[in-house]
Amino acid sequence: ERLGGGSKTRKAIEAAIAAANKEDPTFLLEPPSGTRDFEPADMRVRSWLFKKMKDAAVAFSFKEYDAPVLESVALFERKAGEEITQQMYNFTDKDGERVALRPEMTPTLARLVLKNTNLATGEVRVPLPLKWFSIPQCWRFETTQRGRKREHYQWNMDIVGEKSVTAEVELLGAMCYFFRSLGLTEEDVRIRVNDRKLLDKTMKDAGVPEELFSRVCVVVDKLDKIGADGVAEMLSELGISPEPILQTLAACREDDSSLGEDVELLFDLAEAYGFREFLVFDPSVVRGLAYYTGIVFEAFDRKGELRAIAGGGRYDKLLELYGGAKCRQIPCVGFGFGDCVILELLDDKRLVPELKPEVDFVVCPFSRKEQTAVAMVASKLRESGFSVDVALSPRKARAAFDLANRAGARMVAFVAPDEWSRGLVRVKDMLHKDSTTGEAKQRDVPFSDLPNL
Ligand SMILES: OCc1cccc(Br)n1
Repeated sequence: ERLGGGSKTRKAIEAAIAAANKEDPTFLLEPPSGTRDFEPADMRVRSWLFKKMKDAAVAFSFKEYDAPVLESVALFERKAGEEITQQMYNFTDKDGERVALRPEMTPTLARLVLKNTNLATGEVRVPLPLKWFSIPQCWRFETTQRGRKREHYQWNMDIVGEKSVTAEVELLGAMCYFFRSLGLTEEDVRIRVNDRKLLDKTMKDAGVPEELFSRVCVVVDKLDKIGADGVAEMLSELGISPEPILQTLAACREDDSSLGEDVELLFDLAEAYGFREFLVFDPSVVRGLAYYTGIVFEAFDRKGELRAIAGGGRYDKLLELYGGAKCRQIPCVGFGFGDCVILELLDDKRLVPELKPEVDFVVCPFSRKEQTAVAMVASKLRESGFSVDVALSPRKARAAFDLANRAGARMVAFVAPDEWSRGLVRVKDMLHKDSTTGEAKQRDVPFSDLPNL
């Protein structure tokens, strides 16, 4: 009663209490449906992937930012019927505030920029353009029968304050730099590029009211899932004649001349940057977020077996939407890149490296009497910048070697009574064998020389 919650919550709590009372060992071992635990082996893969993302961001001079996972629901409420806003993980907190676990990061970025903007004049108080990145955990309340996740970590890269396609080129360049850093080439992944302004023109010519443009794009983004008939039906429900729009989507232009000047310039700059081979023009790409206003793009696996790897585009009107008419001159472009699909692709291509635990030293006492000495040795080594795993109980050689192997240690430092009485520590090299004996190389090192190992 105290915790509230629906019948499912109540049943889960009753089951948990019953299990706890029965001392049943199966007490809620798994995390909530659609979420993941990251034990150290999983965390090594995640940290490896995030480091590649951060290295790409830093190579393109993007600065890292973050914000609370909890945001006001109002920040995400839009009227275009997007899936992402219909699946919000939201609740009313004990202050009666309507809050949500963020489903995306872009509105938070907009909020941070507007915090630094004079809303009366639209003047941003920090130098533009901003090149910011973050790797936030984002949430959605998906129905579990779809077996899809409810959380993922989404690398966000955004440029605020540049209206030309040089901004899109930097973002796509960073994404391709990231792909290459993982060992992926244009044989593995491609990025479909389009310009929503091409579709906007079709809609305008077809007499579609401008206030419906975003809704049309959200519908058109479902083309792969519901097919042309499904899109036609949904457009008709909006009172829009589907033909002109479906024709624009189907038009596959061969020559570059009809791509529109922004896409043409983008492709030219990408050529100069050396990543043109990753790009392909696709007039059917619109992306499912209502706030895109210009170039949009999505990365996909060339075999076409996976969901979109990443997606993004220009959203020149979002800051005006939140900050008022004076903020109409703050152009933005960015992308979101989830951690799940890329890991599926890397796994399929055997490109996830074997990541074992690593430590410089295991320091091991011969007996309880040497524990004080072990503490001194460990501190000496750590002060010198080494990572040290202290054996918490005495071990003989074989057991100490096993511990060192499990810990991924480069070296083992034994503290034994005879050697220690002469100020010496026996150090064995775990990675290099003695060429004559085949045994681990070992030497007795004076305590004072430890920092020079
Ligand atoms: O890509 C849409 C999305 C948003 C939040 C969480 C997850 Br999983 N997926």
